[in-house]
Parts: sequence; structure tokens; C-alpha cells
Amino acid sequence: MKKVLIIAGFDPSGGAGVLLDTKVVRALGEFAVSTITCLTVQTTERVYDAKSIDPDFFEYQLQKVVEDIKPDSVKIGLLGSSEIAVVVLKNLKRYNLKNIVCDPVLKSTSGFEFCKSEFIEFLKYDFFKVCDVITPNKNEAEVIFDVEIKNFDEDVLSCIQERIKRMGIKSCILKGGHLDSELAEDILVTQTEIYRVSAKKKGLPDDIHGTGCAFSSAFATFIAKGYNMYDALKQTKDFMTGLINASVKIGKGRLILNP
Ligand SMILES: Nc1ncnc2c1ncn2[C@@H]1O[C@H](COP(=O)(O)OP(=O)(O)O)[C@@H](O)[C@H]1O
Ligand SMILES: Cc1ncc(COP(=O)(O)O)c(N)n1
Repeated sequence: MKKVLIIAGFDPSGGAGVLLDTKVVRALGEFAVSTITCLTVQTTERVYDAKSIDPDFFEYQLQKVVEDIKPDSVKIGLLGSSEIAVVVLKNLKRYNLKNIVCDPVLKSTSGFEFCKSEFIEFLKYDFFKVCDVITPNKNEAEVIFDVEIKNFDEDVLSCIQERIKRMGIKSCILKGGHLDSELAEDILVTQTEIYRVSAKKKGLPDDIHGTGCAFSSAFATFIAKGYNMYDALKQTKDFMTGLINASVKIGKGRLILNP
């Protein structure tokens, strides 16, 4: 059995964060261990507030779990503060952790700003370099690469490829759930290749909660199983399409995924 380390926030409604991440890893037949960066007050309707865990206590949690259980891959979701991000970076290096998948959560789909501008600069110029892949959605990619994205045309993709090289980012999967398109297209951009997968879009872009969390956890799980990036992306896309088509309404707000 493969082990996936989740580093993410807690959403009490179960629609995003560690509760969803661990269910995804389990649904794909592997084992999740989780460390919590941040607590949120959140429902299927919106995020009301977020509070970081004390950085020293978080580090204690992370170090003890990785000293006990060596992960085959790592999924990083909501970090929530520069202090927590600094601790994560230090320990990714200290324990020489491999197969790092980072979902750069900056803002919730409902509009809650999880982070400040200096945190974004730290991610862009220090943190992303140690990750094997980052998985921004349209809005996150616009902030990270400082480019306006209407669609994933050749000009946008070559601009992003040039920027990942300049920033020292190994690779990036651009998630297309929020593009105005009939297709939900996701694109793996490495320093040398561009590889696309797509599926028919269900409903409106903001109808479903937690798609980005589930995507990065599934991708990290397929990488832990030993798939290369291209095959892991194909498998993740198929898995996500199934989950999205079976999404359920459990509260007053958006649909959620129930792996
Ligand atoms: N309405 C939808 N129909 C089908 N696939 C979707 C839909 N919304 C998102 N996806 C897919 O879900 C995954 C997460 O994408 P996205 O929603 O863009 O991320 P985030 O939750 O970080 O904003 C991607 O594979 C994307 O293509
Ligand atoms: C704990 C946590 N992690 C991540 C998200 C982003 O998910 P979404 O984009 O669906 O709001 C969230 N809302 N809460």
C-alpha cells in the first residue's frame, strides 16, 4: 500500500481540504496521512473565516508523522500563511520528500482571500521550486504567471512555459474548470512539453466545490502508485469526471464530491 502525505486545511463541511483529500486517496486504494495547516469556518455556501495552526505546533505534527511514516508522495493544499509555508518548505527539504504536488490555493471559489501578497511572492520565488508540479486553476495561474487567461491558446501556453523556466518551476498543470468553455480542459506544461486532456463540462464553473482539492490528491495518489506525469494526468481526469458526474447536494450551497 502506498502512502500519500496530505498537508492542507480543514473544512468542517467535508467539501474541501483534508476530509476530502483523505477520501480521494482512500477511494483510489491507497493510505493517506494528514497534517492540518489551518482551520476554516466553512459550509457548502461559503468560507466565513480561517485561522492558521500555530507554526511550531504544526511543525511538531509534520515532523513526528514523517519520522514515523515515509510518504510515497505529498499533496500540498491550503497553506494559509507565510509562517506555515516556511515550515513546510524547510521540512520538505530536511526529510528529502519526493513527488511533491502543490495545489496553490489562494482564494476560495466563493471569494474568500486565504493569503496576503507577500505570501504569494514567497510561493512564487521560493516554494514552487521544490515542488514537482503545481496545479493552479485559471485565477491562480493569472496571479502566479502574471498573465491574463481567456483560454488556453498557444500564446498563453508558450508564455507560461517561458515563465516556469524563468521561475525554476519544474512543471505545472493548468486546470480549466473556470474557463468559459464547453470542455473542462487541463494542460500539463513542463519545461519542454505541453500535454492536454479534456472532458465535457457539467453545469456551471462554480457549481461544484472541492474539485481542485480532489484533483491534486488524485494526481498525487497516481504518482505514488508509480504512474508518470502524463499517465497520472489521464487517470486523474477520468477519476475526476466520474466524481463530478456523481456530485451530490448535501447542504444549502454548492454540490460536493463524494469519493
Ligand atoms: N463543471 C465541470 N465539469 C467537468 N469538469 C470540471 C468542472 N469544473 C472543474 N472541472 C475539472 O475539475 C478539476 C479541477 O479544476 P478547477 O475547478 O479549475 O480547479 P479549482 O477547484 O482549483 O478551481 C479539473 O480537472 C477541471 O477540468
Ligand atoms: C480547507 C480548504 N481548502 C481548499 C479550499 C478551496 O476549495 P474551493 O476552491 O472549492 O473553495 C477551501 N475552500 N477550503
